[in-house]
Amino acid sequence: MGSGDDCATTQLMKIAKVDLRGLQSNTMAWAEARAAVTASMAAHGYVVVVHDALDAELRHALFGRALPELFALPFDTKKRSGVFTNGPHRGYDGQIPSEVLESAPVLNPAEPGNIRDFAGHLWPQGNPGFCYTIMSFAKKVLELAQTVERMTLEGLGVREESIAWQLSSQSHTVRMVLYGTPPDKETSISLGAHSDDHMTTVIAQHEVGGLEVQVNGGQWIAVPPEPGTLIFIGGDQLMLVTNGRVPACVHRVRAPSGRERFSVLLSRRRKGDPMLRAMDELVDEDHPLMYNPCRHEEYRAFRFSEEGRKQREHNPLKAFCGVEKDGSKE
Ligand SMILES: O=C(O)CCC(=O)C(=O)O
Ligand SMILES: [Fe+2]
Repeated sequence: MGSGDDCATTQLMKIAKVDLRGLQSNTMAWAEARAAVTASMAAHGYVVVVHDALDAELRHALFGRALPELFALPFDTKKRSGVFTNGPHRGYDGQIPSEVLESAPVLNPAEPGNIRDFAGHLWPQGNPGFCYTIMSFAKKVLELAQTVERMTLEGLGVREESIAWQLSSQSHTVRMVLYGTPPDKETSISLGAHSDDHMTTVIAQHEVGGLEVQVNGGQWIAVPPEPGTLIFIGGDQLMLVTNGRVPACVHRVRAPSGRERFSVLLSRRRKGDPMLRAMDELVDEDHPLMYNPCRHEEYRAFRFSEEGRKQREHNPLKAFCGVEKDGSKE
């Protein structure tokens, strides 16, 4: 948990939203929405969008059926769902004494077969309803994530060729999360301040809020769990490839209501472990290189090291591969 968590208060300021419903590309409405998306991403690293990816029926299937069904399974069964083995927080996490959350990731569920394999570990007889719900969520939200990322990059002036490559070179993960009551009643923090280490994340909340984003280097804003809205967040990979033009959004979960809370996240990251580097067109005299090229897995190892954990909310990417580290030029 970040050290600043205890004293930082949350503003009940209304969060700006960009309506992306029914937009056609190459229209005035698209250009206006793109400008609003880019402005929010460049200023804060997040944008809240109004979108129908998660309609009432899918929302109910997801939060009313799929997640309760998954988390009600015995611990040993859930443990079998693991898809990744390399490194922390890459399979089912639960019953970790220092954490109030349980979470289960599925790798690339929008692609055929993956969600069925995941469900097969949990329900030997299969669970078509669960699979259909997660796959529908993944497909719809993936499309939305690609649209928002495209808008951001277009708005920054990235060439079509680079955008197309950037969008097609990522894998996705859907992570289902259940939060219990925050351990510390005073701070009500369930997940401390951090940036995500991947490219982007879309977060869907349901009924019980808790997500907060940091703006202007310190002020916290609550993101309400409003149906019809989703938040899109830039992570460390996006900050690196955009040469710092999109800051990684620092966020946390604070749940003063103490109620159990579900969220579902779709995150995207570069496939495999190639060298990540800033896009050519985003480095120039006015925007000198901010981050040296780096491999994600090396960076991730740093993030989970003792040194990296200390930097969790203070730009760990800069500490790892910043051209200019705090207080020194290298
Ligand atoms: O549950 C949420 O609203 C956010 C979770 C989050 O930030 C994360 O798991 O990285
Ligand atoms: Fe996060």
